[in-house]
Amino acid sequence: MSVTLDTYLVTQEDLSAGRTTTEIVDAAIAGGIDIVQVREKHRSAADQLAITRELREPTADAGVALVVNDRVDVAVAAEADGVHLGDDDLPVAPARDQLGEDAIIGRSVSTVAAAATAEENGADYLGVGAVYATSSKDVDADEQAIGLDTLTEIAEAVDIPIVGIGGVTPGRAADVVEAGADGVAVISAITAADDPEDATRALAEAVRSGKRRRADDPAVEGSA
Ligand SMILES: Cc1ncc(COP(=O)(O)OP(=O)(O)O)c(N)n1
Ligand SMILES: Cc1nc(C(=O)O)sc1CCOP(=O)(O)O
Ligand SMILES: [Mg+2]
Repeated sequence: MSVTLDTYLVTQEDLSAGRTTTEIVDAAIAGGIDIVQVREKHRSAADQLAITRELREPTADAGVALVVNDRVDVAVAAEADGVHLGDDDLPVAPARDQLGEDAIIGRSVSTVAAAATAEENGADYLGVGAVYATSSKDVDADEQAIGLDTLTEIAEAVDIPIVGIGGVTPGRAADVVEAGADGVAVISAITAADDPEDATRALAEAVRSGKRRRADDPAVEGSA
């Protein structure tokens, strides 16, 4: 399954300054978001299902992919386009068995070895991070931001697309893409923004700028 990953919104309603996830997603759609992941970890399965169902029609109408964090069962019930899985979630292969060949399955990684394994296991794309430090996700004390050099190593090690996640802002997105990411995934840069629509546009412009910079880089094979 091929999917556009330039700008990727991961939802988290408690960072949205009182706005609902649906309001944030509507604004992101207006700003040109490519893919949305429902990640409401502190909500019940029933609530996650209700939110995902509410987003099904507006995302489909806009041609925006809709995936669910962690929960294959919620993705199936809401007829979402796929799931995003990490170390604590169902492995990719059994998720694929349940969701089918056309589903989008993303996998979180932070090392080259894990990226190669996820690709072998059939992931469609990788979420690579945390690129920069972030307060949006609780991480173990020994988990550090991986930085741009590790992101580049991962991008060079796999053939599937990767998105950089963790502390990404419009001001940093071009660097992340120039380093090898196909797109950027964010929570707070859109969700906590005063104007989530404008923030999405700014992110998309930064991704385009990063792609132009990479294409112009003589160190990159096949570029100018
Ligand atoms: C696009 C993207 N990349 C990485 C993650 C992190 O997933 P995971 O490691 O499973 O952690 P949780 O998000 O489940 O807390 C992601 N969600 N999305
Ligand atoms: C959900 C998530 N996963 C990460 C990882 O490193 O796998 S970092 C992260 C949080 C991203 O939020 P923000 O854009 O606000 O930094
Ligand atoms: Mg997870």
